[in-house]
Amino acid sequence: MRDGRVRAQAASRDPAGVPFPAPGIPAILAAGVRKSYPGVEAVRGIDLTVAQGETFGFLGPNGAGKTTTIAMLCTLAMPTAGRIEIAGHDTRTAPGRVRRSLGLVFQETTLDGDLTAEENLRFHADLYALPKATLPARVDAMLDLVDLTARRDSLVRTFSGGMRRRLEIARGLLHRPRVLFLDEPTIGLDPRARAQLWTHLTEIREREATTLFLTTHYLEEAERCDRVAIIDDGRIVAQGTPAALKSVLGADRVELRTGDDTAAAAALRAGFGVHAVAGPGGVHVQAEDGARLVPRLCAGLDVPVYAVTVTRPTLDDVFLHHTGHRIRDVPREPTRDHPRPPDPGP
Ligand SMILES: Nc1ncnc2c1ncn2[C@@H]1O[C@H](COP(=O)(O)OP(=O)(O)OP(=O)(O)O)[C@@H](O)[C@H]1O
Repeated sequence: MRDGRVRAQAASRDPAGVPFPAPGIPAILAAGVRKSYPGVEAVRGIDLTVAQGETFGFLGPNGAGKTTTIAMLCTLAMPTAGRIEIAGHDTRTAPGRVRRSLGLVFQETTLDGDLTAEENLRFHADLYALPKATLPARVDAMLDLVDLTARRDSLVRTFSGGMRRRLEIARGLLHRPRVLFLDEPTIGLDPRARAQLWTHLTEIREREATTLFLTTHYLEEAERCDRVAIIDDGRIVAQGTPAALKSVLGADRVELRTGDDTAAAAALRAGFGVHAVAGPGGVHVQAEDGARLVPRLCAGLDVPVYAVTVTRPTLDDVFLHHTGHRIRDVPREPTRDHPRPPDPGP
């Protein structure tokens, strides 16, 4: 579903343009959205409201249902059940307007390596029938936005991974979409290229006022979003600002390695009334003031304690709290490395 043919299919044939949604209309609305494939319930009833101008992160492990959700939001897959509106347009009844309202950046590149950066943008402009008079200025602005002006005449096959991803973003924004969907935008990039891409995304928020909806399994990227939905096994298990999501866990995370983690977790729950879970890395406890609690916890346990660490909560802790496992504990989906069968429809 990520090849050039589908991209072309995603391009709207409605050249008249779509007016900006009125203030208060959500950029993205999803209600009770489900998607089943034969033998797999990929998305099991998702409700989302993303406001105009927000940067919204969809955080989950491999195989959680992120790409399937994005595909439905972008009209590339039909939900089995539920309703989706993008910038006020229903994906079932007004798919052309929806496509006109959004831009897409896929995990795998869909750029043409034998065209220059500028030619790739112009090709996209043709697909969207953008007005010729204003196109040169728009192309200049987009190349400038992603810092590729100096390489506009270079063939894309000579670009690094980071440069390609930046050009994909410029192309996704060319037709002034109200929502830019980015599926794992930094996957495969080195830390420097990832940091650079985020600088550009921050600038896009300011200069283009575009709503950004991105999937990620990188916790530090989810931290940069205004709000985050955490998805696991096709369900949203929590959503809110990163700070609000973490605040429900208390201020600190205490990790203990003990002689019997399961018994220790049970004893801590019973004896201290704390949220204690035994996992592969030891016993995890959420506590308001971890440093003060540690001596009491250790004194209250009958099993030997070998190591204790106290850290501030992360979104991974939020994930653990809601799912019982960490994002990195989930094995990578084998299907990710192989092309999927085409979407069989609802
Ligand atoms: N076209 C399809 N046919 C059959 N099963 C599918 C199809 N697309 C997705 N799935 C299954 O649906 C589930 C969710 O997959 P999805 O790609 O949405 O997860 P994801 O969170 O995006 O994972 P990743 O981070 O690896 O991209 C997986 O079990 C996957 O194998």
